[in-house]
Amino acid sequence: MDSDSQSAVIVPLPEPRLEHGQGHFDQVVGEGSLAGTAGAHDVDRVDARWLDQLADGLSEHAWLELDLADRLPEGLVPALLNEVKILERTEAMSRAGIGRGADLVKDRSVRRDSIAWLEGFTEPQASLFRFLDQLMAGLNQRLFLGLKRYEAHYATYQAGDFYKCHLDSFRGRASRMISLVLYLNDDWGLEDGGELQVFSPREEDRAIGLVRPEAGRAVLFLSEEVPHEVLPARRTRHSIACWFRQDEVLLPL
Ligand SMILES: O=C(O)CCC(=O)C(=O)O
Ligand SMILES: [Fe+2]
Repeated sequence: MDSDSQSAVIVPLPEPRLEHGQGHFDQVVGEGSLAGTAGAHDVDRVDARWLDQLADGLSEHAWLELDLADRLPEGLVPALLNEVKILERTEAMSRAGIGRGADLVKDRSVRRDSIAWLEGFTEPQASLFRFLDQLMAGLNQRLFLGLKRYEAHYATYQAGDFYKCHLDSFRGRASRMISLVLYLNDDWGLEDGGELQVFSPREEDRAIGLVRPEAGRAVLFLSEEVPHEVLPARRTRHSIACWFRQDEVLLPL
């Protein structure tokens, strides 16, 4: 089964989420490695001023690089990293494709990562979803995009893997509107490659940014406007890619 065509789970679905503030990440991270404060502080970290800055950045530049380390609950990034490593070890990730459903194409000359969709069943995922809910509501209030839901997948790029220059959505489809990529990698050096190269929305061959996929860093951009490319990684690279969508039923990308 192609997991990305069959189980591209669209959220939010309230049922699988764990109760707010109930969770502890140590179920996946290992005892003692975290204070287990997930949930309790989620709300305070996404404040109105920060959301204003995001909305202004998107309106003015169509993309921005973010440091989410202080915005996400403490310990969440390592917990998500741990989870994707487990998924990898248990062979729960599948080769990513381009497109969806019957149009899904797995072209290794374009894209080489492996992915697993998040469903919100584990505490780290539920916690991330709470953050994404707040972000979506905040962006809707400011940008009037009518975002209705989001989808998110883990992605693992092995050494040598890349994703050639692309847009995440095609204009007029009203599907993916805003992309968010959160990086999970500790100690990512210049020698490790794997940067996200961002290109100008107006001049596609002009690079305007290079984002190192370091844990807690993120990039937020307009899915229909900003061409981007993952340069070849030289060691295993983990991330979560997320798309805020306008459609209520699944449309093609
Ligand atoms: O991992 C990244 O930096 C970007 C991934 C990406 O462009 C995508 O999955 O569409
Ligand atoms: Fe992309």
